Amino acid sequence: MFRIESGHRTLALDKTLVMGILNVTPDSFSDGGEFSSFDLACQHIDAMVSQGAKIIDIGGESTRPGAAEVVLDEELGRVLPLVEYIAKHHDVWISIDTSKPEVMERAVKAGAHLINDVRALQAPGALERVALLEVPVCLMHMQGQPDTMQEAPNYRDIVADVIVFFERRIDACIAAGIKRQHILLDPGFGFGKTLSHNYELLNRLAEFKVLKLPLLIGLSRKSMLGELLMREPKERLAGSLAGGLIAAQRGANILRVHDVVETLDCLNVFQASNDYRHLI
Ligand SMILES: Nc1nc2[nH]c(SCCc3ccc(S(N)(=O)=O)cc3)nc2c(=O)[nH]1
Repeated sequence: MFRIESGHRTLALDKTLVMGILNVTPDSFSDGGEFSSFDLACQHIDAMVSQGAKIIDIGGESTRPGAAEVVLDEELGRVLPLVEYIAKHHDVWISIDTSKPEVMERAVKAGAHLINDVRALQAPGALERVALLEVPVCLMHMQGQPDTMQEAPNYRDIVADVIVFFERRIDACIAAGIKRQHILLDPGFGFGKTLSHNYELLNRLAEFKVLKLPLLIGLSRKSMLGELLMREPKERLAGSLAGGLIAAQRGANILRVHDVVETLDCLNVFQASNDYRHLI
């Protein structure tokens, strides 16, 4: 059973937890930027917390395929007000979805507890900055960069290749002074993977247990569901729940999702099938 610490907080990962997504990017791939206004974003945060999300992931840079970079001040302006809002009004973990060391630091100083980096601390200065911040960090695998990652994804054996990537990033983290117990891993569904690669990762997810670190999974509403089911992002709830349940059964400790209450209902049924002896 894993537990992650951040400051005086502890997150017990004895069951799969839900991380609610708040994309504050104008082109958010799934909600079409409807949360571009601060008030709407705050209402969405309130709803996800009341529905049972234990972590809220705040992202100010779109990293969907083809996305362009966003400048530092723009990203800070998008995320800091929301980190402050959650820190002030809610007692949940705040995750900052960024690759920029400056955004990591400012977000942690504003109350964020977890760094979620789709580039696995490969940006200049990121390793050193996170070592100084002493908060947990999720290292996600991406092949290439968002603007080109879907052009020609290729692997010898995708699970073995991603494990090698993780081992190298873990070594780099430890060499920089980051504690191993502050590291979470994520294979990065949709980040430089074909449809087949994504489903092979899901099928073989349990193989990542060899690294003995918590696993964060984000497949909610992604194209691996849309291409298979021929559904638009807002029509991918059933697919997202199916994928999330499979990931939970195969070892996911945290699910990064858009649809919080539905995912929790799904996980609670799964939990009850494990813990039926405690039921009346
Ligand atoms: N740890 C972690 N953080 C994440 N942040 C994001 S943002 C989503 C970017 C995106 C959107 C859509 C597609 S697609 N073409 O597969 O539908 C790919 C990437 N995702 C993840 C994820 O998974 N883990």
